[in-house]
Amino acid sequence: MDGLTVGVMVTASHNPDQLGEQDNGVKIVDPRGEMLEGSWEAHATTLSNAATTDEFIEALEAVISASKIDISKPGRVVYARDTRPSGVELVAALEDGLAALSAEGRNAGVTTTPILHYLVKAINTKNTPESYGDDSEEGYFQKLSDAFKSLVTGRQPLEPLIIDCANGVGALAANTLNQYLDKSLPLELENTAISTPSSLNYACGADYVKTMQRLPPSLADRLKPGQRACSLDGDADRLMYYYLDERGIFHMLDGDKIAALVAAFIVDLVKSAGLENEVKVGVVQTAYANGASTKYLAGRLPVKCVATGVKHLHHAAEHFNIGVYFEANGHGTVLFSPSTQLKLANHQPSTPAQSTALKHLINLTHLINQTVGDALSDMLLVEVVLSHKSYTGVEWDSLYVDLPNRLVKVVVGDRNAFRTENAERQLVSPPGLQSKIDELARRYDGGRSFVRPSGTEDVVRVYAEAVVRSQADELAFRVAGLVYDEAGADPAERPKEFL
Ligand SMILES: CC(=O)N[C@H]1[C@@H](OP(=O)(O)O)O[C@H](CO)[C@@H](O)[C@@H]1O
Ligand SMILES: [Mg+2]
Repeated sequence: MDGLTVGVMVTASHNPDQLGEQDNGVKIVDPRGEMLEGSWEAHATTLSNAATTDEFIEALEAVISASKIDISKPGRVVYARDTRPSGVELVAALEDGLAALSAEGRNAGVTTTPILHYLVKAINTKNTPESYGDDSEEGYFQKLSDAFKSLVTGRQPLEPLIIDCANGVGALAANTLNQYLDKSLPLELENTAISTPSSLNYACGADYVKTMQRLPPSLADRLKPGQRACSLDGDADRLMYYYLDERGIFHMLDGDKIAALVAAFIVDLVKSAGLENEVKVGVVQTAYANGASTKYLAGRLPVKCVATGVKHLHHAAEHFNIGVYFEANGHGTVLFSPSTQLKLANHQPSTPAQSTALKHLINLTHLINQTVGDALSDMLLVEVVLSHKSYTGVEWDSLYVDLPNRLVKVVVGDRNAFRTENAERQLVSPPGLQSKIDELARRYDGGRSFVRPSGTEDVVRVYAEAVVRSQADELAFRVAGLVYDEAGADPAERPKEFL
């Protein structure tokens, strides 16, 4: 793929509390505008572990020869950073690296991860029949807002939406988007303090909401009962919706609820367009998807379960004509296969109703950022569906009732001793542990539990759900106890809450 541009995004998205915004990292975008192909992760690990310049050059040469890269051709890289202060220095280091390799760099400034993905795809499809849009931030906002306006034309005006911007880069993008939307969806931005040290993701943002299952305290005085709000994460690629009911009780509308809302809407549109025999819609989830969401979806369309991590979901979604994928934590998007996009463009509708549905589907392909999960694009998608269905948060929430669930971390001696199969839903090692978990889960009404090693932290995660809250908690802590007794770091340190 000579001459194509790749992307580098300097961000650590959501960070563990103890590291705060000092934590920083990098996401690499492939020439299609999508996540880095998994086989390249090994190269990234070797390069970042090189201790000296000589080791680094040696590792780089190994990558060049293994991947047969012709370094006489200039590399092209578009890069951006989020609002973390350390991003400035990291971008300077990146620029030094590009200069050392005589690569061509384009600085996209301070922007969201999904906008950078959009830019890579737009640059690489420029002046081709597959053009993804103008290769600028303006091109992105224009594309999304035009599609949104077409999709809500003639509908009831939407009530203002509160957005918790996590004090991150999403605040800048949401502010620009608000101008492009031009009152078609009034946005009220909160947690926009991007220059206040240590405020990023602090007591706000999508990760806070999902993990704490609670309203960001800063919204307590802002959100009126029945009003809907959403939270972005630190680089605006994750989205959580929520509302307070009449009694002021918090209700979370997470990635599973978004998948249910969106998938059902797309299935209806495909049917209304007269395409149900030709265009198959499917959903991809992980084992963390709430069991009630899987039941709701599986009654309507094919549902596939894959291993945790968006790369797995994205690739599985590519196997459907239209693939909807979301992690429960709010990261996801919808993919329309190239042949489906062609079919939509060439389909001759036989009735005015078919023609309208077809137009909506085509507009959805423009509204949805298909390169990667995009909180702002997903937010517009949710708003379109709510508008078409005349749903408030309450009606959306009542599509199905979440099963109470609990996630517990267990610190073990060696998390690599835990190996799984069946999309991480069953342990094959340590031997015998899975049957003990199954036996426990059977004792609870609606009980389901699984254990897997984290891919991002040095822990093993335990998930449990059951029909009753107290039972979900009990099952989780019992399984955590089993795991600890099998492989815990130190018996003296066994957490008291483990049963
Ligand atoms: C239970 C959970 O939320 N797991 C998260 C977490 O992965 P772990 O492998 O569980 O550490 O971080 C991933 C990257 O952000 C995210 O994709 C995933 O959903
Ligand atoms: Mg993120």
